[in-house]
Amino acid sequence: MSSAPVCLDDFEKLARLSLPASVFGYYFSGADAESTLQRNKDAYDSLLIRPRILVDVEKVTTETTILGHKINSPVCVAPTAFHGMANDEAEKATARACASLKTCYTMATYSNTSMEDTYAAAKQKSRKQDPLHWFQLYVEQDREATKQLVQRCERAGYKALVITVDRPRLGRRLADLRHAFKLPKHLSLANFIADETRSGAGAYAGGAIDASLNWKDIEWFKSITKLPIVIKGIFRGEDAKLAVKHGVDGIIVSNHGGRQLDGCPATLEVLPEIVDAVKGSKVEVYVDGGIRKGTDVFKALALGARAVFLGRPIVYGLAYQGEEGVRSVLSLINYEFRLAMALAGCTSTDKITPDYIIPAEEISLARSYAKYHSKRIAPKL
Ligand SMILES: Cc1cc2nc3c(=O)[nH]c(=O)nc-3n(C[C@H](O)[C@H](O)[C@H](O)COP(=O)(O)O)c2cc1C
Ligand SMILES: CC(C)CC(=O)C(=O)O
Repeated sequence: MSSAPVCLDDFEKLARLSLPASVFGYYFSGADAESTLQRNKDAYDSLLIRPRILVDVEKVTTETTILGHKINSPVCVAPTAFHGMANDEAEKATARACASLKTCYTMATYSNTSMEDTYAAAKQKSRKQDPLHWFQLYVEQDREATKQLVQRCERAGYKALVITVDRPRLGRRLADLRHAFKLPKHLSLANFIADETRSGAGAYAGGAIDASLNWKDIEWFKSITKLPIVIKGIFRGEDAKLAVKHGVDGIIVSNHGGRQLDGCPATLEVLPEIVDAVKGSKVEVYVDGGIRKGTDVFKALALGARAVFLGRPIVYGLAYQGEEGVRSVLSLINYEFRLAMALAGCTSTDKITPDYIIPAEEISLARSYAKYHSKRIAPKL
């Protein structure tokens, strides 16, 4: 590819060309046959937008809030591990890009720059204003170590704790098995003091992660931190109701980008069920997985998501041009989203309602034709 990227998929193509096969394989792959990875993306194409016309769209704003914090766009950054494999500045570069565009950056537990250094880098970028950082937590068997991590991120200025619940064990990513993937030696897990389980290979295999994590632990987290709690990986209405009952503040509807349980629905397909289950509560619902276009963002918001999170496109942008590359990815999808809003006749995110979309199967040519045809030739009785 010789020209500059003009859509998010272009960043993926560039990353495939520039990164070592094992690194690209780690970033790109999903679990097993990667059917859920593909389904996440395809789901967006099976939903169509019904635009309103002759709406004054001279001024369109993409601004919104999440957990009370203002962001310039509902497109936020999902936690992804090991940014150091894409760029030497690693998570610091990603966080700076988010700070400069005033959106939310979610730091992964297994990052290559520490939560304190990353926050400081972003703060400097945003001219000393507090950047909006959330911290993604993998809960470890050693609860004392987990508690210390939570307290550190609270002290460092992080505004929410995102507890990932869809990874009691690691999904089988075939590319990683083929490449015997592990974190390159020169990189460390900067939120920890190195030991066996938290070496690059150990963290990836999940040596320290606690598979016994359950709802009782959510109560424990609420007792050790004042930070709002967001659960990442909720997939069914019943579990969303339990989340409300346990007093969580937000839910990220996620299947880990198709990297864990292959063969489950796309996140967009289950989003309405979750939105419905939390109706009447203050819990905010977000979604990730397969979002690659401005129209995808529009569709997710129309189905009730307050914001969306991007995973892979961010690391591809980082591999392309570091901080600038992440900014390019976010700016491009924000531009597309604003354009989609204008073309659909929506001037602000709260105006994007379910009424704007329709499943493609409900509007097939066969159905439209049958409707029209039956009216035209139906005999008058
Ligand atoms: C390379 C990579 C690393 C990831 N690391 C983490 C992680 O450390 N913690 C976590 O909760 N989710 C992790 N995820 C999942 C993302 O947070 C997110 O759910 C997913 O990437 C969204 O799908 P998308 O990549 O299609 O945008 C990772 C995803 C990828 C692709
Ligand atoms: C270090 C990994 C376990 C991070 C992760 O969640 C992933 O690769 O999907």
